[in-house]
Amino acid sequence: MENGAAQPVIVAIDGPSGTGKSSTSKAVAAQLGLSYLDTGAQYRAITWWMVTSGIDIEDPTAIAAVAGKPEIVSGTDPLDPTISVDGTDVAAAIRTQEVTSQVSAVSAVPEVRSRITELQRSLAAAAEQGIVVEGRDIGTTVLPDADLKVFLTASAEARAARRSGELKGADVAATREALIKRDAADSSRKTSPLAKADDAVEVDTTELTLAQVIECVVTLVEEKRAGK
Ligand SMILES: Nc1ncnc2c1ncn2[C@@H]1O[C@H](COP(=O)(O)OP(=O)(O)O)[C@@H](O)[C@H]1O
Ligand SMILES: Nc1ccn([C@H]2C[C@H](O)[C@@H](COP(=O)(O)OP(=O)(O)O)O2)c(=O)n1
Repeated sequence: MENGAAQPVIVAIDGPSGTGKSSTSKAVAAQLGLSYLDTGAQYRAITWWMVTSGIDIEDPTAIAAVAGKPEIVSGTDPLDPTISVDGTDVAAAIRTQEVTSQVSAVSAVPEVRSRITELQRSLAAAAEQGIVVEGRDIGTTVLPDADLKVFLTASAEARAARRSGELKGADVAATREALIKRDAADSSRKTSPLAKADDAVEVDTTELTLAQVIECVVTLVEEKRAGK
């Protein structure tokens, strides 16, 4: 990257559930005038479509056969990110327990991943000022040439406490178990698993406040832009 020039900067933020990817990515993008893409919402959206269309989620062949059918549109304004399926706003519908419990199975199907990855790359290419893209495989697979790659981590306890706080005080132990199960599925799948890119900066957020994580990533982006 040229020194100081405000080139379109591509930032990849990966990590397991509850590490602060979405909150950090939105805030960094908003602060730096970048676009924002929640790739988890895209996988949740196609899962919602599969479930509501009556596709057998236990049957990867059935999922693969219709992976190209739903039209999934993501809005990339960090202050108002949106997600729709065939024109229907699904921002709330994709956050249900039913979708959360099935998204890993749908996300493991190669035809689903290749279709969604294509969407992600075209959105990143279209972001004139640059973009913060958050997910599981952005730095390793989707945008391997990203200017900055960050991999967020946190203890299972911290992540479960944060997630259950979000889920209006859901049982922390049950939340922790569900997170660990989903992390294992996302990390062990054959096609573009959850993994830290070799050139990613790892940030353990367990003992950090959200503000501290945001400040850390903003500094990393600014250092990249300054050519450090
Ligand atoms: N470092 C942190 N300290 C405390 N709470 C956090 C921190 N990072 C995120 N949170 C909170 O935890 C919850 C999950 O954060 P989120 O950004 O959705 O994580 P992810 O996208 O990695 O699943 C949100 O309520 C968020 O405000
Ligand atoms: N780039 C991505 C993003 C999400 N996924 C899958 C795996 C995740 O369990 C689900 C949901 O992701 P999401 O980021 O919404 O989940 P969390 O908010 O981290 O709990 O989607 C993926 O396979 N690849």
